[in-house]
Amino acid sequence: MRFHVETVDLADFTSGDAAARNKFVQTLGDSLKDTGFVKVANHGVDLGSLDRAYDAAKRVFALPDAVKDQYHLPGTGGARGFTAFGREHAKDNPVGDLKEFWHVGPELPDGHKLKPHYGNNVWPKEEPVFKTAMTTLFDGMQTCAEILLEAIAEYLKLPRRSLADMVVDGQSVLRVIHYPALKDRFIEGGVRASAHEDINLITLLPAATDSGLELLDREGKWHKVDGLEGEIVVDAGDMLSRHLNLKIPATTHRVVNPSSPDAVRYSMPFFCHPRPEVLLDTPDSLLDPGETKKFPAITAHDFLEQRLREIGLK
Ligand SMILES: O=C(O)CCC(=O)C(=O)O
Ligand SMILES: [Fe+2]
Repeated sequence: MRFHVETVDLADFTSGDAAARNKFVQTLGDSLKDTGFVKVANHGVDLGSLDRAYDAAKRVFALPDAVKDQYHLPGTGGARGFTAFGREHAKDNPVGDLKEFWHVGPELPDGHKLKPHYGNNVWPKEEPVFKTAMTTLFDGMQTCAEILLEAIAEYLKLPRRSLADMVVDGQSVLRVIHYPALKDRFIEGGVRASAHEDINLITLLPAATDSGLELLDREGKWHKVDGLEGEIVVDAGDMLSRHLNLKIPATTHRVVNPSSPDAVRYSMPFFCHPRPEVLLDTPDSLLDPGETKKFPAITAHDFLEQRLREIGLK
């Protein structure tokens, strides 16, 4: 079976002629349908802002554990701030992943009705540039994600903004991850990120600082999918798959342990989420004759709560 994650150029969609645009939409949609993944070049996310975010992340994770632990908010599902090494595990693996991470959410204006629901971001006072770097990157990723959702809607012949509108002021999360050197921290039987599917609609993964990302094909074979410098790897999560009656798969992926005990890795997936009240409910126009909905409608909030319990964050 052919298994290939395609690369598309977002400029073809945003400023190309009709032929380039159509080819973009078709290639993006087919790649997502076949593999659950696609790579995006010219995505519009400023690479300087990505570099600054990685620099800030490295400095924050280098802080002593006792300092970082002050930025952990117990009982919030790790939605904001710091989550310690080994805490999160995949749904089907009780051993914690070999990673620590910091979650950044949207910076909503005071008085926004969703602000009390989302809670405030947590920023390390030891590294004030972290806030600027992460909020800038968050905004760039959000813009890119909305454009990609418009393209996916076009592929599926849905109204142009029908998917993108779900994520305006959504509960998206920028996950800043540090995978320490195995020689420094290790849990017997642990892997950097054990096999899982993402919960959200789509995930945008700018190039990580090292290789390791792999995805599973339908025959059970693992493939490397590291994005090249400057590209963003995009994958479909469970919410998108469910909303689309499984027409696009939420493909299982993982981050494997490096062969060198000294190798350190940083990555920054952006999990693009709907607002909590948005209903995941397959549009009737997507159903083929005789096809029925495989899932009852559920709010993004209820779906997320279910999944956070399964991965040990709640
Ligand atoms: O670190 C990576 O490259 C991917 C991490 C990932 O899949 C996740 O956090 O959901
Ligand atoms: Fe993931």
